[in-house]
Amino acid sequence: MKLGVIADDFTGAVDIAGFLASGGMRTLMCAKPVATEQLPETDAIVMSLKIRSIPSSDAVTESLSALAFLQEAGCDRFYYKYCSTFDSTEKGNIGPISDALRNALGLSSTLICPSLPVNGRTVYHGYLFVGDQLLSDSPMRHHPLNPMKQSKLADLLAMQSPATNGHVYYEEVRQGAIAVKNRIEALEKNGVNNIIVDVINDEDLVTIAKASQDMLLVTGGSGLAQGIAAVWAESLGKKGTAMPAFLPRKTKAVVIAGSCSAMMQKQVAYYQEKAESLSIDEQACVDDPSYPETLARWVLAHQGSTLAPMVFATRSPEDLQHNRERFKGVDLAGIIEQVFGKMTAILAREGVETFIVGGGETSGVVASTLGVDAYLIGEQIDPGVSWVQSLDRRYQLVLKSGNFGSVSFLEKAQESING
Ligand SMILES: Nc1ncnc2c1ncn2[C@@H]1O[C@H](COP(=O)(O)OP(=O)(O)O)[C@@H](O)[C@H]1O
Ligand SMILES: O=C(O)[C@@H](O)C(=O)COP(=O)(O)O
Repeated sequence: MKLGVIADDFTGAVDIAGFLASGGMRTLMCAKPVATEQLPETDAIVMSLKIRSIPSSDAVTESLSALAFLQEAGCDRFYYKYCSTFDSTEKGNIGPISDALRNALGLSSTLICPSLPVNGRTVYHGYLFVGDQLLSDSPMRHHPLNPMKQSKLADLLAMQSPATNGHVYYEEVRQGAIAVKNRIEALEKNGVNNIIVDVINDEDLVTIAKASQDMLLVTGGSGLAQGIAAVWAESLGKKGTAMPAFLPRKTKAVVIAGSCSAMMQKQVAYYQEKAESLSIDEQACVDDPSYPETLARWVLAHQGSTLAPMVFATRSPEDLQHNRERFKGVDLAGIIEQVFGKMTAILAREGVETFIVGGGETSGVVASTLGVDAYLIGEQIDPGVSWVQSLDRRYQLVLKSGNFGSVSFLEKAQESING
């Protein structure tokens, strides 16, 4: 098997690539189609797209191009990776992309498996939980781009697409892979398009991975990749040991926090006590074309300490609400992303080669600005976040989902650089 993953954002791509690499699979992450003869030998290729929050017709087109590239690169099994908190709006994009990939591969069914138990995302009776809260009661209800106001996966999918939904409930999952496989086959026979699986712990992931081995397309968060890597290693009689492709080195560096998630707020507060930090000025983002340059100059002037300086836009839900009123009719989120993109371009020109970024969209902007085609996967810092390095070895990045990582993550990420 050679697994081809279509990830709907950069942090999600790093997340799944890290789990595959940790399970011993040689994994490459591509941001663009790369000439296949230039690709090193791999067991998995992860395409990192930025299609989570764009119009669904564009997202579908990009997913299908990614699928074509992965097929050309020799992949023979496919995985559509979206967020473990199912980030999407009523108008898209998880349903339409799943449907389009299924149709392109001539399949009637696929698996829907957002669970990532190691980070507290579980599904029980088709409802998605974050820790001990339903998704819709969790801080995800305040997300600036994809506020999640419902927790039942079938209802979320039904808003997005006409595809039919069915379930494999926990009562079957706990009976093991054969019971799950039988249930999947029964649902397929009944014409169910989306087979939503309950998963509450890592063992369940292996059960689901075993039961779905014959499915050409699966979809989900990165948890299922843990199961797939374990089943892959077992089938080859391997141990499934992580082999980081590189170790990060000391270079000029920056931390960019563009996420407003609950965990990112804690990480920013912790890091502010440890390193130089600068909170962005939203008004300047909107009005001042030279603001990215101002931010970049500040970053360059604060090199030299053990820990990289941090520029952050991270705000509490109350501050975000205040911003919505203050900047009514203005796409502030998009403008802030552009400011970070322009700042990144200046920093790269000035020799900054280490970028530690918090936030999926923000990571997408930084990575696209750097224009790297493909990445090697380094050590996993915390579950779901690994170091990545451009194939030409110039840039090294941490692209962190806002919600992931421990409170001291931003400091911890730099431990392997600082010894
Ligand atoms: N102070 C702010 N006011 C308004 N929007 C903001 C602010 N800070 C960040 N944002 C926007 O919030 C979004 C956060 O999304 P993202 O980077 O994907 O983080 P996450 O990983 O938490 O989803 C980005 O579009 C970012 O520009
Ligand atoms: O599956 C996950 O939770 C992550 O891989 C992910 O996609 C997070 O997205 P952002 O929070 O937007 O970074």
